[in-house]
Parts: sequence; C-alpha cells; structure tokens
Amino acid sequence: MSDAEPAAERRARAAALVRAQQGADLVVLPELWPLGGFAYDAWSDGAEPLDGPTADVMSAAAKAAGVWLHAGSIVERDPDGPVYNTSLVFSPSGELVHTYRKIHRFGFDSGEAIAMGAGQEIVTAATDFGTLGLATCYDLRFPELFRALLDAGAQLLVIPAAWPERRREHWTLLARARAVEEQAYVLACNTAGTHGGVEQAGHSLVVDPWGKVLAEAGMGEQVLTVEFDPAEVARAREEFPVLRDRLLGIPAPVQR
Ligand SMILES: NC(=O)CCC(=O)C(=O)O
Repeated sequence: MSDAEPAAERRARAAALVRAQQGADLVVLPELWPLGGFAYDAWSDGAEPLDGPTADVMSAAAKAAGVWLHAGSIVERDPDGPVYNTSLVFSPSGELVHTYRKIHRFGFDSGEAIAMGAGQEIVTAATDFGTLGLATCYDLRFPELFRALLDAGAQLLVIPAAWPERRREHWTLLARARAVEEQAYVLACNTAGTHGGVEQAGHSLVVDPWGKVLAEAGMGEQVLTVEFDPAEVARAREEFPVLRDRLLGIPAPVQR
C-alpha cells in the first residue's frame, strides 16, 4: 500500500481480497492498514468507531467469504476516551465477536505512545479450529504477554503488524521465538509499501509450534495461503513437554 491511496479505496480493495478467500478457515490482515501505521497525522481525523466504515466492509466480507476474519487493526475512536489501536475479529456470519486494544504502544515518547491509549485486557478468541491469542506488532517484543495468552488457552497467536523494513530481522526472529516459547502457531501479518513515509518490511510469516517457518511472504503486498494442522499444537506440547517445567513463581534473588 502507498500513503497516496485514500482510505475508502483501500477498504474496498482489502474487502475484495477477503471475499476472494472463500474456502479458507481464517483470513488475517495487518495492523492499522486503513490509515497507515506510521501515518500519525491521519489518525485523529480518520479514527472510527467499532461500527464504522472498516467494520462495516469487513463484516460483509467475512460473511460473503464465510471465513473467520482477523481484520487487522483500526484507529478506534472511543467517545469517552482516547483513540486506541484496536484489532477486530469477525465470525463467518460477519459478527464482530472480539476486539483487542493494543497493550504496548510503540514510539517511546512520540507517535502511538503519546497519541493512543493503552489496552488493558488480554484477549483470546475461541474458533472451530482452536483458540486465537491476540497481540499487535510491538507487543511481539514482550514475552510476558504471550505467556499470559498461553495461560488463557491460546494455540494460534495472531499478530498483525506495521513493522518497518529497518528492523525486519527482529520481526522474523521474534515471531519464531514466540512460536517456540509458547509451542503455538504464530500467524504474523505485516504491512508492505510505505506508511507515513516509513518503508514497511512485508515478510508476513506463519510459524509452527516447533519454530519452523511454514510460509513467508516477500517484501511486496501479497496473499499468503498456508495449510496446517492445528492439532500439531497439542502434539508438540505432548512430545516435548517443556511447558510443564515452568517455574510458576520465580524465586526472589538471594542477597550475598
Ligand atoms: N507499529 C509498531 O508497533 C512498530 C513496532 C516496531 O517498529 C518495533 O518494535 O521495532
């Protein structure tokens, strides 16, 4: 995507791509794709409610395709608070069944970190093919969030992102790390093109619970189609039961 593409056109184009995925179980879009992850200037005017234009077209697209749809995230306008970076999950009947407000805001003392509110809730979503654990982009750097998602039953970690090209190695490395660490599938969907002039890395990837990359996109915009068996999560956890050895309550440091 390019900064020059108006949000309405981008929504229509993304909806057509979703509709074309009939037969899939789950479709995932990236973070903040309607306005752009680094397009800070567009956020205030372009923020929308949970029943706004993105939710409308995505609900219809999920229903038309008959798929579970993680529609990436929007800049959510909360009438009673700040804006949030909010992910939307639709059922195959087009119902908005889950939302997740990004917990860790990127930018340190600028950008998202000052323009948006922080989410406060861990969110999982039960589907016919397993429990999704929701996280967004910069969240990927915080393993404690993924441990909390694991404890909440997550088997497939779905991570939309707007991750820049200059840190692409971190993106692929951390996606694999989270898969190995939680013995879960990681479905990491990144933007391509430019957001607010920042070149995006693309390279969406799907990683299995052993850390094997099942598929990885290139840097440009593309639809990545991957077939895998969700039951592999239970098999991996049984065959290599590392999670049983967790120390639930790390001992306090000893003063010497
Ligand atoms: N949109 C983001 O959260 C960007 C995160 C990022 O660039 C990084 O963690 O590096």
